[in-house]
Amino acid sequence: MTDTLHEHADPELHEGEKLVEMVNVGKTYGAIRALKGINLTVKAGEVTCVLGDNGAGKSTLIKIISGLHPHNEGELLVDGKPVSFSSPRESLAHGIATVYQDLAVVSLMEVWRNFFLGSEMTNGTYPFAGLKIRDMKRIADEELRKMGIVVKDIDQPIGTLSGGQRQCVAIARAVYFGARVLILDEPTAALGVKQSGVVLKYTAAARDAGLGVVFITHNPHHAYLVGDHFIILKLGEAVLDKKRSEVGLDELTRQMAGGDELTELSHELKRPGS
Ligand SMILES: Nc1ncnc2c1ncn2[C@@H]1O[C@H](COP(=O)(O)OP(=O)(O)OP(=O)(O)O)[C@@H](O)[C@H]1O
Repeated sequence: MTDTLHEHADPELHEGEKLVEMVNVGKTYGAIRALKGINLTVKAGEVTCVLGDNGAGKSTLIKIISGLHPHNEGELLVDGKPVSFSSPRESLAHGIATVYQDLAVVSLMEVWRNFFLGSEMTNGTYPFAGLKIRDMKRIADEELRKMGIVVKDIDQPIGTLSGGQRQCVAIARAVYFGARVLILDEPTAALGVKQSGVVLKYTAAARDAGLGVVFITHNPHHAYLVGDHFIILKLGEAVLDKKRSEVGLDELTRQMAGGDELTELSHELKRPGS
């Protein structure tokens, strides 16, 4: 375990427990309003999907939860207590791990080294500390297998894995290091159908392990495969906020495609005589 995780958080996860809440959260960058009146709840054992087009405010929302940019309106609560993070380290200390689309991995380093990057296991004390290489290899291998991720060789450079596999290693790593909330930033955006399927499987595995997952995407089909709750952002505001039981894939797709605006556009573009 890293010494930074769980400093503030109760390590026990209880299904349905509210881990992170945004209450009427807003964010402005100078005169630019990026988010307004956002309400979002991340529960243990659930996937909350945040959908939206370019510029909708998805990255801003991630940055607030992951401690990169503080919000300037409303409240952010972790385990029911108001917080305002001033660094990603603080967010991590509350058990919130963010997996970015452009993963911070060292391509030429082995899979196991990347798994433990920044949290290496050592024995002895400085300046005589040594790396527990054998233990780290074994644990990385075990943890990846536990999530059903098969890499041919734990010693192979992580750069030789596919984009989907690298995302999965990052998810397994966050789960191993005790994340309670996992934020996935468009994890399937750059992937083909098969690799997206692999990532969606591990997203579900993290949910089944009891974590609260925030899945950011612009793909309603991917969202609907794993989501329990859906929020669509548009120009910084939530235009849809529904539980799975309240919304079907059709409505989600229609709303993402532009909803009523698209119907209006289709009328405008109608060819004469058709
Ligand atoms: N650092 C910043 N300074 C000024 N404006 C910003 C900043 N970051 C984002 N914005 C603005 O806030 C709005 C929301 O942007 P954001 O990046 O959160 O959207 P997004 O949904 O993540 O879009 P994309 O999918 O293109 O990344 C946009 O109008 C954007 O121009």
